[in-house]
Order: sequence, then structure tokens, then C-alpha cells
Amino acid sequence: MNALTNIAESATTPAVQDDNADGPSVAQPLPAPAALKEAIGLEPVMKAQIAGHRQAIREILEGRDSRLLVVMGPCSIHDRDSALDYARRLKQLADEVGDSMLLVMRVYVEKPRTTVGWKGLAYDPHLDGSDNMAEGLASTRRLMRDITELGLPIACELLQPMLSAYMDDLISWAAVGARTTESQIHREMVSALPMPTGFKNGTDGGIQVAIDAMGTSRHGHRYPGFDDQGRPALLRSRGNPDTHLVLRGGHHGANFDDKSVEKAAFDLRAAGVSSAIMVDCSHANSGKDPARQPLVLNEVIRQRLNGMSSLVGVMLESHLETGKQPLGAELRYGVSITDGCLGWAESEHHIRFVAKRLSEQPV
Ligand SMILES: O=C[C@H](O)[C@H](O)COP(=O)(O)O
Ligand SMILES: C=C(OP(=O)(O)O)C(=O)O
Repeated sequence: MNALTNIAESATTPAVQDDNADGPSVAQPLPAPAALKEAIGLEPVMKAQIAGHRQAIREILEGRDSRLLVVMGPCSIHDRDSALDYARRLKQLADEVGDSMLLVMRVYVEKPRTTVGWKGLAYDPHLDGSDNMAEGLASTRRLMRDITELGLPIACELLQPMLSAYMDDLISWAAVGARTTESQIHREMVSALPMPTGFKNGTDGGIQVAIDAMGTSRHGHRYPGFDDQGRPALLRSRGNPDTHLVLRGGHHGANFDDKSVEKAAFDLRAAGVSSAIMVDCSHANSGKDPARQPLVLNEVIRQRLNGMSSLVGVMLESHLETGKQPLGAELRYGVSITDGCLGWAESEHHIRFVAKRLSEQPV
């Protein structure tokens, strides 16, 4: 059986319900990461493009490229057509503002939930609880490859360390979310990643966990995992030198104001890690109200233009249409099914406005 047959078979294997009182049982076999990477592979030109995008992001983080890094796109991807529609528009905008900004598309396929909820395209591509992960992983790779083909860099949160090997070759910037920054397992995962990675502050707003994560993941580690054939192994990483802090606010409120940013930059320097900061304009920094994201964005730009050189990036949750909708039978096209997003028209307007401000007053 070749890799393609294998993938096709596992992608059509329905998830089975198995009541094993003694622990988990196999609900669905998954292909090994290497098999899926071979079946849905990358042309050499795509690999070179991704290497170039990773390097461009590194240079922004290190202050050698003065452009603003902008990670923007849907809170979560739930539908291929609207994701590609968004990507085509974003690519046009990225070309237009490319002198002052590097636009990277959020292609988030795993969602960390506060309690329970839909966990993302990679887990449940049919949005109906059938959890056909083999199909979800294949759809993820196809979509990421198609977005890469459009010429866009991809940003993705890596949540389940075991899944990172199915998509790590396609991603130019990775995130570790607020709920997992403190986890040793995620820090080990980051220490092996080939791309720059942002650690979010914790959900309580604390930044020390992210600073510790940066310090931990720049070292090499030995840790248990799976090799690219899916076999259990003791893995060895080299350490990831390209990590940074993402301020996303916390339970007590926002953390993008001057004082919070200055304190974060001071603490990062004192810890001897990168002082590059990205501000997430959504989540607790906007109180999850998408209409507030432009206020956060403009405040970050004001601080940057006033000389806060640590502010190198922003994140926006943006989709084709404004807001969000509950996951149900009738879904409106281009509307988020997780957190509320800015619509495309506003997103484009605000990015153009920021590009104008940045080009009128280069840092
Ligand atoms: O970005 C997405 C959400 O904020 C995160 O996944 C938590 O979502 P939840 O609180 O709706 O579970
Ligand atoms: C889940 C996300 O963010 P956070 O970890 O900050 O809640 C996200 O960016 O989708």
C-alpha cells in the first residue's frame, strides 16, 4: 500500500465510538506525519518561499527589518472556500503595503477551549462532532499548501504537540496560546520548531510564564514523542532562538497600554531574551469585541511611532464578514464560528491607514 492509498483510506475511516472504561481506545487510525507530507507535498519553490518568509520574520523580530509584522486572519478556519477567498484578498493587500508591513495569514486549525467546544478543522472538519481527524489533517495540509501557492506566509497556533509534525513544514510563524505557554511539553515542542514562535502571556495576564517559556525553548531538550513515521521515540531538539512575547491581555484587563508595554520590554531585557513584542489586538486586549481591535491597533502604532522599538508586530482576528455566529446547521459564509472577527472591509481599511502612517513616519 503506498502513502497515497494509506492516506485516502484513513481519511475515509469514520471515527468509531468505543466504550472502553479502562482508558482511551483507538477511534480512528491516523497516517504517520511523513506519509501525509509525502501525499500532500511541497514543491521546492514553495519550500524556498517558506524559508524566505521565516527569515523575513526573524529579521523583523531582530530589528534588522523595520516593517511591522502583522498576523491577521480568521479566529479559526472552518471552511476552505472562505479561507481561500480571504487569502486571495490578503495577498493583494500584502503586496500593496509590503514596503511598511509583512502580512502573515492566520490559518488556525486547532482551537484551545476554555471548557468544551469545537476544536478546529484539524479535529472536526465536518463541524458535526464526527471528529474525522485523518480527513481534518489532510484538509489542513491541502489548504495550507494552496495558501502557500498564493504566495502568503502562514501563521498557526500549535496546540497538540503530536499534530505539529503534520504541518510544521508549511508554517512561517507559530504561536503557543495563553492556555499552554506554561506547559513544559509545549516549550519542548517549540525548542524543535524551525520557525519563529510567539508565546502568549497567560490567561491571568502574567508575562513571566512567557518569558520563562522563551528561556526554556531556546535550549535543546530530550523528550518523548513520535518520530516522523509515527513511532514512539526519545526526541532531541536543538533549541529555538527565534521566540518572542505576545501580549494578549488577561482576566484583569488589557496589557497594550504604555506602562504594560514598557514593563514587558524591561522584563524581557532583564531576562536576557528577545525584547520583540507583538500585541494581539483581540482576545482580552479587546474584551473579545472585534470593533475594539482598531483602537488597540492604532494605540500600538502610536507607541511605536513614539519610539517604543520593541513593538514589532500586531495580531488581528479578521474574516470576510464582521462578528461571529453559533455553530449550527445554517452557517453564513465568511463569518467566524469561534471569536468575533473584524470584517474584510474594515480590516483592509485599517491596514491601509496604518501603512500610510508608517510610511509617512518611518521608524
Ligand atoms: O481564540 C479563540 C478563543 O478565544 C479560545 O479558543 C477560547 O475560546 P472559548 O473560551 O470560546 O473556549
Ligand atoms: C486562542 C487564541 O488566543 P489566546 O491563546 O490568546 O486565547 C488565538 O489566538 O486563537
